[in-house]
Amino acid sequence: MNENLDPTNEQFSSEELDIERALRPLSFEDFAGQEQVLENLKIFVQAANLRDDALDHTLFHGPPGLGKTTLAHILANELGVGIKVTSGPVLDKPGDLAGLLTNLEERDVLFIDEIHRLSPIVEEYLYSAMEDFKIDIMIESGPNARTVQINLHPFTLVGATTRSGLLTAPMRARFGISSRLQYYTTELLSTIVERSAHILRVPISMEAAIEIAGRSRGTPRIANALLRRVRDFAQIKGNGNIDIEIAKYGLKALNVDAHGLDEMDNKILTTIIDKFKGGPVGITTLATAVSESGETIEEVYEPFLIQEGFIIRTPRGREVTELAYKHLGRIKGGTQGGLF
Ligand SMILES: Nc1ncnc2c1ncn2[C@@H]1O[C@H](COP(=O)(O)OP(=O)(O)OP(=O)(O)O)[C@@H](O)[C@H]1O
Ligand SMILES: [Mg+2]
Repeated sequence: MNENLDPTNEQFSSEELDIERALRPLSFEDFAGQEQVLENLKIFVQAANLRDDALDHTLFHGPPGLGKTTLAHILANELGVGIKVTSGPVLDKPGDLAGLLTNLEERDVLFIDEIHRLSPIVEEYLYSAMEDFKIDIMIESGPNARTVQINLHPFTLVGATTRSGLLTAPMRARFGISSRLQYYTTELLSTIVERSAHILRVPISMEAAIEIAGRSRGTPRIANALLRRVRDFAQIKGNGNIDIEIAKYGLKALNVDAHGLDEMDNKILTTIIDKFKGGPVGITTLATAVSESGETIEEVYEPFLIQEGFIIRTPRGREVTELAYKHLGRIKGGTQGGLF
C-alpha cells in the first residue's frame, strides 16, 4: 500500500484496521464498479465452480487503493475456498514458498501482494508450481541431500501489483486472467461512501457523499478515509450527521485538495510548470526532478492526472493543461506563482 495516497498520511491504528476490514466488500455483489472486470470474473468463477476446477491464475494490477486485495478475498469467497496471504518482499526464500504451497488445499487461493517484488529465485521456483502444480524440495542434507518432486493440489495464484511494468515477461505469461483496475467515477464513489456510512452507522446526505467522493482521487480507500475523518468532525463539531456543510467544513480543515490531488500529484504539476515551462518534458527528466521513479509516475500518478485532464502526453513528453494552471492558481507564461 502506498502511504502517500492515504490522505490521513499516518499508520493505521488497530481500530482503523478493524474499520478497514468492516468496510471491505466480501462478495461480488458488494463490490461497486469495475463492471468489465467483474463481469468476466463472475463467468470464470462460475465455470470453475461448475467443473470443480481451480480458477486460472489471476493478476490484478492498477494504482493503490482501487480494490486489488479486496478482489483477491472476494475470489476465494466466491470459489468457496480458503485463502493464504503473503507478499513479494516477505517471501525471500524458496523454502518459505514451499511451506505455503504444500499447505494449500484443493482449489485454494494463494494471494501474493506486490508480486513484482519477488526475488528472482523465488519467482523461478513459483513457475513450475503455477504451471504443473509440482515443486522440487530438498530433503536431508550433507552427502544424503537430494531433491524430490512433490505434487501440489491444483490452486489459484492471485497476484496483485501497482507496478505491472516491473513484472517479468515469464511471470506475466503464467497468468491466465489479467485485469487492470480503473479509477472510479465520483458517482460510483458516492455509492461506496454511502455504503460505508451505513456500515459505520452514520447518517449522511447524498450531497455530502458526492462532495467526499469528488475529492477522493477516484480511489475507494481515500473515500473511506475521508469519510471517517469527516465523521469525526460531524461528531465533535456537529450533531453527528454528515450533511453538506459539515462535509465541506471537515474537508477544508483537512486541507483536502478540491480535486483530491495528493502531494506528489501537485508536485508533478508544479515541477512541470516551474522548471519546464509547462512542458513538454520527458518522463526520465521529470522523474529526476521530483525524485520519484519514472515507472511509478507512469503507473501510479500519471494515469489519474491524464484522466482528469491535468496532463497530456505528447510525442515529445508530458505537458500540463490550462486546467493545471487554473488549479494551482498560476498564469501561463508567468514566472510567479499565485493569482492573488
Ligand atoms: N469496489 C469497491 N467497493 C467498495 N469498497 C471498495 C471497493 N474497492 C475498494 N474498496 C475499499 O477500499 C479499500 C482499499 O481497497 P484494497 O485494499 O483492495 O486496494 P488495493 O488495490 O489492494 O490497494 P494497494 O495497491 O494499496 O494494496 C478496501 O478496504 C475497501 O474497503
Ligand atoms: Mg492491496
